[in-house]
Amino acid sequence: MALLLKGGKVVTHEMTYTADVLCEDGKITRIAQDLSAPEGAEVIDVTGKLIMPGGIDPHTHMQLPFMGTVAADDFASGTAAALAGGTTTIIDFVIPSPGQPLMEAYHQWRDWSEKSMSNYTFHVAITWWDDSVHQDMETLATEYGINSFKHFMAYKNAIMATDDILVSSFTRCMELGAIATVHAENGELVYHLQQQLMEKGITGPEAHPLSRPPMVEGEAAYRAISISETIGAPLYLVHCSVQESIDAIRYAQSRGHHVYGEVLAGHLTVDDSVYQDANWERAAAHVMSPPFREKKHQDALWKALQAGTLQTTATDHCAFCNEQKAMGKDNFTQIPNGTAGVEERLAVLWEKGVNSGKLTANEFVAVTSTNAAKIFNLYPAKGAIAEGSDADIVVWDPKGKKTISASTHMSKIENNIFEGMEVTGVPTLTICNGVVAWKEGELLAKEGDGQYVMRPTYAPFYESLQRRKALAEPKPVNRKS
Ligand SMILES: NC(=O)NCCC(=O)O
Ligand SMILES: [Zn+2]
Ligand SMILES: [Zn+2]
Repeated sequence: MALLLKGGKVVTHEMTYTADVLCEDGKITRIAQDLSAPEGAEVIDVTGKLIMPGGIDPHTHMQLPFMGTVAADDFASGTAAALAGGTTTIIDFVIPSPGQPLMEAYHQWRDWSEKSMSNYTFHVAITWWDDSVHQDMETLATEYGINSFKHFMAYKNAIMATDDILVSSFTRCMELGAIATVHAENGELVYHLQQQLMEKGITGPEAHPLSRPPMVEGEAAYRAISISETIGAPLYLVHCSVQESIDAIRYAQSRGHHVYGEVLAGHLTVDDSVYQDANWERAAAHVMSPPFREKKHQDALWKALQAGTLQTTATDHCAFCNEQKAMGKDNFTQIPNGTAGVEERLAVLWEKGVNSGKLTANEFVAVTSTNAAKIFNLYPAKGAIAEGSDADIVVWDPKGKKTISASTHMSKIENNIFEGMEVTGVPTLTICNGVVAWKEGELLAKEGDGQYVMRPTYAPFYESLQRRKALAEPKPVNRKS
């Protein structure tokens, strides 16, 4: 199966140039000007369009059992939405219940994800600890292509990882050549503030951000960084939303620590006024953790993304419909936490990042695809337009316009946190594994077309980490007498 993209402009994280791109058997095989089509190849004219690596969303939760319900978008509807937005790979999460064997949870998620239309892979959450978890982490890393393990520092009495678990698991990550990731919020403080707010009779969605003020995130970010740095293990902080987290990351980076940060398209563009909405349903639709923040934090997030303090953008796509959100009608702590966005991330980043002059097109590629590929050891198979790379491509129309709306999105839910946003710059064609998966509004991929992606351990940054560790190895004092 061959596909030739003719007349477009290739945009990678480091350069922009005019070339045709030939895809054969799922790989990019030739990039050059004036390529002629092999016999039987499909030729697509992409004059005036940009040819970029397909988006990688490093943070989604399809079909997640969470807070007494299950996220509404499953691996079919969620990955269809991803393809419609130009994203060709998602990194979702296996989240074992406390006490559930990791391998059992992993196989459960593999089963659910069989119907994926885009490519997919998993972080595995460490929600409890014993010798079997220690052993299963190795099995997952060596046999199943898992090179990242997630720790929720929030969600007390559910999936929260306490400090002892962080210490054990980060140490294990270091032994295995994997990367630890954290949802940084102090779960004890959140719990305490939630009880206080409920006692005061503040039971609506407006209480949600009050129960998770910036320092709740900043403290946890600083703590996770301190633990990982002491152990010498690399760390990735998901959905950073406040200045306090950025400061902690930047300070750690200035000390030479391998710490990476992710920001969500939602946190960059939606502010906390949404929780004041007089309409309960609309306010509840925005309940996610960490919450949307004051504008000053948004400015700080953009600057951190521009400066490279934060490297990736994601969505934390975890969609709940109105009926599910209504579980917390009288108690905001019971509103299922989560919002969608996997379809909108690229267009939102282009509109608010590239069109506003905050990001170059090359930086856009870096923060929507290449950097995630590098951190999670998928590069250059993914995150690149290069001969030999996987043919995961988005063809982008920088002049195309669209108004984002729940009435036209692919997600199953009735709300969209970007509702009404007008964007200039949209995908016209999404190619996944060398096959046209979505074209100008038409979904061509079928359930099961997506491939499970193995991610080997020991990403390139591990070489320097290991050298450092060897040089710093403690030695006993040899006392003769
Ligand atoms: N983010 C959120 O509110 N829901 C999904 C679970 C998580 O990532 O914390
Ligand atoms: Zn989270
Ligand atoms: Zn999440």
